[in-house]
Amino acid sequence: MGPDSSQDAQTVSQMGEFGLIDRVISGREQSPGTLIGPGDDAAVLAAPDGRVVATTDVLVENVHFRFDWSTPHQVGRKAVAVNLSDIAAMGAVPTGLLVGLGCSPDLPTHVVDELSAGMWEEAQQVGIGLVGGDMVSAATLTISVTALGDLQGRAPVTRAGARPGDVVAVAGRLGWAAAGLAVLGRGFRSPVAVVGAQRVPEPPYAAGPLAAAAGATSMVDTSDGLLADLGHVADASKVAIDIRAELLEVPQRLTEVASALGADARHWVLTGGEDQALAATFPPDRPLPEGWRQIGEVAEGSGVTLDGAVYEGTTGWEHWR
Ligand SMILES: Nc1ncnc2c1ncn2[C@@H]1O[C@H](COP(=O)(O)OP(=O)(O)OP(=O)(O)O)[C@@H](O)[C@H]1O
Ligand SMILES: Cc1ncc(C[n+]2csc(CCOP(=O)(O)O)c2C)c(N)n1
Ligand SMILES: [Mg+2]
Ligand SMILES: [Mg+2]
Ligand SMILES: [Mg+2]
Repeated sequence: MGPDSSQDAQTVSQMGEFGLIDRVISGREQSPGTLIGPGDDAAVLAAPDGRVVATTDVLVENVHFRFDWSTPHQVGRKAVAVNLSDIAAMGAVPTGLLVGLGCSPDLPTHVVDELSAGMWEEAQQVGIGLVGGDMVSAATLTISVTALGDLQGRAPVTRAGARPGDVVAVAGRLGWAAAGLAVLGRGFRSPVAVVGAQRVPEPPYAAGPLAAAAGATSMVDTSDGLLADLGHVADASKVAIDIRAELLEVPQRLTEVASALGADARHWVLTGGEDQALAATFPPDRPLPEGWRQIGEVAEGSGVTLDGAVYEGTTGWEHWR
């Protein structure tokens, strides 16, 4: 199902590529540190640190979002949020965004306006803007966002630095977006707390640089699911990660939604993606930075376990599975 076309009959093909580009770039403030752009062949950004952090995530209609579940504005916010969370997961702060948009010729231009407004709104949560992008014709609405970031003089926090004895901790919500997905998938539109989490994540942006400054040894954002994403840390670091069930909070709200749907709230917390919580490892015996809570420990070995046991079932989202 396409987005609502009732409020604006004008389509992207009627407006044309360059009209559409003018419309999304004009009247916007430049991202701080922008020397040129958008509007030239490429943007030029100052790189205060001398290094640039860069990441891309693509969102496709009916794979990552549906317009009968979310408004274009919410989709725009989410497309930016999932990219900003990868910048945070390196311990960096974002500096600019590039957005590739593929849309069908009959897409109403107001949908592009609202997507763009959502992207700008989320970007402005972290004080940046869009520095460029591209517009193409495509059979399926596709949004490709590239985020750039700055390490502010710190070392990047990779997936590969966890050491046996480290504490495993998380910042941000877990399981809420998965609960929202289950609710929407069954045709409901409430409770809004979980549906809202599926529509627009609230990544703990500041927690990434804070963790880096506090000496985090590894970090990842949980886009696919906590267990799946910690699996990448365990693999890259060549360690074992054990989650302690007693440390893992299962919010009452999720338990209520799960019982109404005949689902398992803890499964959402452990394996539901799209909340973009950050998971990191820290050296033991020192306080965790603000916003972080311990959920487990790093040990010698491999893989991710829950109270020492391998988790039965899928550990997170995987495309084509
Ligand atoms: N087509 C590709 N070419 C080169 N590198 C890629 C390609 N696709 C993914 N990667 C790289 O592989 C790594 C893992 O990608 P992945 O998309 O799983 O990470 P992520 O963006 O953190 O997770 P998610 O997509 O679930 O948000 C990243 O470093 C990513 O840049
Ligand atoms: C319509 C619709 N169907 C299913 C889902 C669930 N979903 C899609 S992608 C993804 C993981 C992250 O993706 P990626 O690895 O591409 O970043 C999840 C949990 C959704 N959001 N919307
Ligand atoms: Mg990705
Ligand atoms: Mg990502
Ligand atoms: Mg990531």
